[in-house]
Amino acid sequence: MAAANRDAFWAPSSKVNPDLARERESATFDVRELTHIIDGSPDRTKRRKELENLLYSEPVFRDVGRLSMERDEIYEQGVLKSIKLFEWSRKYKWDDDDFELASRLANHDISMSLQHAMFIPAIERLASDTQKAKWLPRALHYEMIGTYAQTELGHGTNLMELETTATFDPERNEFIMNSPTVTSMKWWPGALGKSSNTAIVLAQLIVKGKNHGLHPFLVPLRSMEDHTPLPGISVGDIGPKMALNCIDNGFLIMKNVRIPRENMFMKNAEVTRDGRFISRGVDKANYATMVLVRVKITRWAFESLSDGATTAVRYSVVRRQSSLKPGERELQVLDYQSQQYKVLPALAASYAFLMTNRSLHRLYDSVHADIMAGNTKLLAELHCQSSALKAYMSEVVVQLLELCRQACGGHGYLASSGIGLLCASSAPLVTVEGENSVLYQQAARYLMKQVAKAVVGDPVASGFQYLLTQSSSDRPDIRIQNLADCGNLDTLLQVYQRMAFSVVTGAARKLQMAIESGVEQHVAWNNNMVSLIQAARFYALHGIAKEAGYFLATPTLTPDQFELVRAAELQAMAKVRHDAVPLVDAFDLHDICLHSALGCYDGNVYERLYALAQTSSLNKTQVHPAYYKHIRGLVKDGQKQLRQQSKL
Ligand SMILES: CCCCC/C=C\C/C=C\C/C=C\C=C\C(=O)SCCNC(=O)CCNC(=O)[C@H](O)C(C)(C)COP(=O)(O)OP(=O)(O)OC[C@H]1O[C@@H](n2cnc3c(N)ncnc32)[C@H](O)[C@@H]1OP(=O)(O)O
Ligand SMILES: Cc1cc2nc3c(=O)[nH]c(=O)nc-3n(C[C@H](O)[C@H](O)[C@H](O)COP(=O)(O)OP(=O)(O)OC[C@H]3O[C@@H](n4cnc5c(N)ncnc54)[C@H](O)[C@@H]3O)c2cc1C
Repeated sequence: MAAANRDAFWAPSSKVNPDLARERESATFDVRELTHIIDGSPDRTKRRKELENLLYSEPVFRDVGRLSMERDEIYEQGVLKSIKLFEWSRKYKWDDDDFELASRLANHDISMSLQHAMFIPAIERLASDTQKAKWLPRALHYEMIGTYAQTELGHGTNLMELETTATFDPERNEFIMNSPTVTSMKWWPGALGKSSNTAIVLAQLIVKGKNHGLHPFLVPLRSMEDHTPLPGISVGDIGPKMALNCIDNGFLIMKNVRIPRENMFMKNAEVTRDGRFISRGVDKANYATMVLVRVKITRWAFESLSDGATTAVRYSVVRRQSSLKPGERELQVLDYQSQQYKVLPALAASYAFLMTNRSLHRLYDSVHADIMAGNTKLLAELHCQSSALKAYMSEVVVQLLELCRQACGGHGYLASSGIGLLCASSAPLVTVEGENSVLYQQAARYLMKQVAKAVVGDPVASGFQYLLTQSSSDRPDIRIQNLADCGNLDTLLQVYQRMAFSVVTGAARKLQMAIESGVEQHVAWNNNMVSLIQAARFYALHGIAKEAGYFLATPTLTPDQFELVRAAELQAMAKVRHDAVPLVDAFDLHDICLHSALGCYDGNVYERLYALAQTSSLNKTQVHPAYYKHIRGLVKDGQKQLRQQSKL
């Protein structure tokens, strides 16, 4: 599509779909006020608009042509977007919030996303003051383009078994980096394949033949002159993925690559000139970057889900299909209760996840400040909360986005709906930064320790007081006698706390019984893994309805109470349905950011679907070359055979 058409494509139309317009006229609240709450403040809304104007004045950020690009073009466009953001960040001295907001407005569709998502944060968290003084300016001025290379072809979850080695050579005061086996090559790190010239490599530290465990090292990968791989370095792209193809996730093989001793990150440990290993702080402090990204992922979960909810809700009020009564006008599909059940949980969860991310980020900021000051007291609780919430929110996002896609019928399967790409881009959130089942277990491990404390009356962590307040009575005793009770948030909180108490203590009991029966701890853990993972998982009415078993199989709700909750859930959906459009409008997503013919603000869905169809590369010619190469012969043969048959 020519640049001019591209500009026309996203320009908001004065003609708004009448159904959509009517929904907006009947809003029961001030949409702009809610937008300010979602942005954080009126000033943050203003700031977002400024950044939207800045980004969307650049053709590369309006990329309608994206739908039919080859991978190399997609990668190069992602590089160009990265460079634009980096240049603006340096020129306008953006802080982390501005950079993160700009990345979001670019749909994180930037090849070198790891520079600010992990590389710079890792230097800030894992480097000594001397190293920060040396490396941070080079990273912030983008001389060093970096990645975080931890995962290997053979290991992602089990960090203890990573095979890359860093062997100290006291003769030359250097570390020798090696990938000793095929499974030890670094595999997956973002921007590693073609973009990065430097990597933070996690490797087993070997000093005088002794393995001191996993430590981070700064490893130059490519020449700062001509970007060719340095001696001993073999690096490249691991191939196309389901989505996120602007990112050159790569492989790295190191053969006797020598780096100065000073390139070992030394905030938490060091090797002295004479080869002594010194450990400082908690040994898990080197995992700090992963905790940060898990918190970021809860923000990405909100962003993806609010995108999906906006597209599905707007399309569901524009789309009319079938009638409840013959002869009546076709219904807006959002008036079908089944459609509400598909789409409104994504809307509700979007708001819940926004608030949850904010709360988790506050905890992170507070604990991170403590850790930087040497106080690691709340690190374990932060690890538990960030693991459980990253796992739960990414899992729910993937499920609800798929439901949003299904709710858009056939058009939801078109790339121009934007929702398929959203599903595919969000899919890895259940894997990256710690696969969900593994992170749930990390949370369960911490939960079991809290139960052990509660049982003997010792104080438990602030987020787990319900382990002390809930009784272990085996009969439901929560007051839910009518629909109004189901709308009482304190009552719902009590329902969840009672269920959580039962499931968590139940898992602990099963684990304890298994161990007391003589089964070894790790076998007992594996045999009870599903219960332990469930103990680490749970949002209001819909959450209860969806997880009925846990609320009915524990002394939480009676069947009658559960039916009340179900009725209250459907009543709540009908209520939310009235304001569904204003509630998604409040996310205030620019059409370019939403990138969807189905979710565009003016609701001119059909015109936009048709306009985008014109950009299909197959439509460059009326008759595709494949006709002349293959189809014509087939037709001519068919005609010849028919003529011959008619003569018989
Ligand atoms: C649509 C929007 C999309 C936009 C997105 C754009 C791109 C998205 C794509 C990618 C995202 C970007 C980058 C991705 C990067 C990565 O994926 S980096 C690699 C991430 N890898 C992992 O997370 C590895 C997971 N594995 C682990 O963390 C550990 O191996 C595991 C925790 C599973 C086990 O730890 P380990 O030490 O081996 O054993 P233990 O379980 O015994 O733990 C020992 C104790 O240490 C405590 N602990 C573990 N981890 C932490 C931590 N991070 N912080 C604090 N404490 C930790 C653990 O609780 C144990 O303590 P106790 O002994 O119980 O007291
Ligand atoms: C888009 C994307 C970007 C990435 N970016 C980076 C990056 O920048 N840097 C980086 O270092 N890595 C990166 N990764 C790698 C990512 O961190 C790993 O994929 C992740 O840690 C999981 O490890 P794995 O793929 O080796 O799966 P494995 O650890 O082999 O696990 C495979 C499966 O086995 C099961 N499983 C494994 N262990 C357990 C257990 N203890 N209990 C129960 N079940 C278990 C789970 O079902 C899991 O899905 C990226 C991955 C993706 C997809």
